[in-house]
Amino acid sequence: MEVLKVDQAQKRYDSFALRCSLQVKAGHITGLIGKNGAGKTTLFKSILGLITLDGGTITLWGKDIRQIQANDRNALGVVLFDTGMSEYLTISQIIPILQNIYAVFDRDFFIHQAHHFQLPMDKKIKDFSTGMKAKLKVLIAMSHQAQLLILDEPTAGLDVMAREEILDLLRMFMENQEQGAILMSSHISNDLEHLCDDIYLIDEGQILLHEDTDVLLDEYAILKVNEAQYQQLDTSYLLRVKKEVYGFQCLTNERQYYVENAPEVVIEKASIDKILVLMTKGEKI
Ligand SMILES: Nc1ncnc2c1ncn2[C@@H]1O[C@H](COP(=O)(O)OP(=O)(O)OP(=O)(O)O)[C@@H](O)[C@H]1O
Repeated sequence: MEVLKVDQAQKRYDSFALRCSLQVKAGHITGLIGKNGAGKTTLFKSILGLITLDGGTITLWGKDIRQIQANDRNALGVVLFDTGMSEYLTISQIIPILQNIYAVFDRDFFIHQAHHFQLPMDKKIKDFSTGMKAKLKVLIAMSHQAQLLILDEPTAGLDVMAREEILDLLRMFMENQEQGAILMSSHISNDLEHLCDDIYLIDEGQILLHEDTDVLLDEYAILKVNEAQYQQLDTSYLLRVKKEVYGFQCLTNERQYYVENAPEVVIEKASIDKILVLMTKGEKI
């Protein structure tokens, strides 16, 4: 079942245009990856109704977001740039506020996890480290039995340990919510690779690619060929080609075809970062 459907969403700023479609299914973690300014936050804000679209539709649980009621919003857990709370408050002080905002705020879970993550209860949030703030944001998003988490860069600025802890929290969310789903963006493709079921690549406001993560990691590959090899190569299954000093880097989504048919060519596994670089910098054949 589709939890979220973005259909031809359009938003235009002076020098930027978002035009994209995307879907998130129940039980899935969907990743959105793109370089700075690609349009990730604009897309997230559109989904949350924080900016008005110029065209297209966005539905949550089959309902147009323009018709979404307050109780539907309870089913959303959101991480954007800030906690949404005054940073002059402490965790102890925000608990009653969260209980007021959310119909089903799970106070015990929240306090238990705050202790687990060693978040200070009586220190002002403004004095938290980046990692503490990031954990608090994710914890708030997860503490009111949301069915869909929308997380813009939940691991930005975190060290490896803190990142792993956040990813573990997200895995726990998915285990506990059978119909739950997550849409998250990240600069760190490693995080997405290990967590997401499927990944969208976005560039200049457009979706360049959408694949299951397993397919990206197993079936995509990079062929490194010199000029002469390139002339002989069957280019039918190449998605992008990029000129290099030695010849060409070619991105394919049919690794096995080239393993079998071009045994003389160097074929490397494609990391998600490399796929992104080639999809954005390479040329279509
Ligand atoms: N309110 C606005 N007015 C004008 N331009 C805007 C506005 N908000 C965003 N933009 C532009 O839209 C483009 C996409 O920005 P967006 O924040 O969505 O990118 P992003 O992928 O989230 O980037 P980052 O990874 O750096 O956060 C940028 O060129 C940005 O300058």
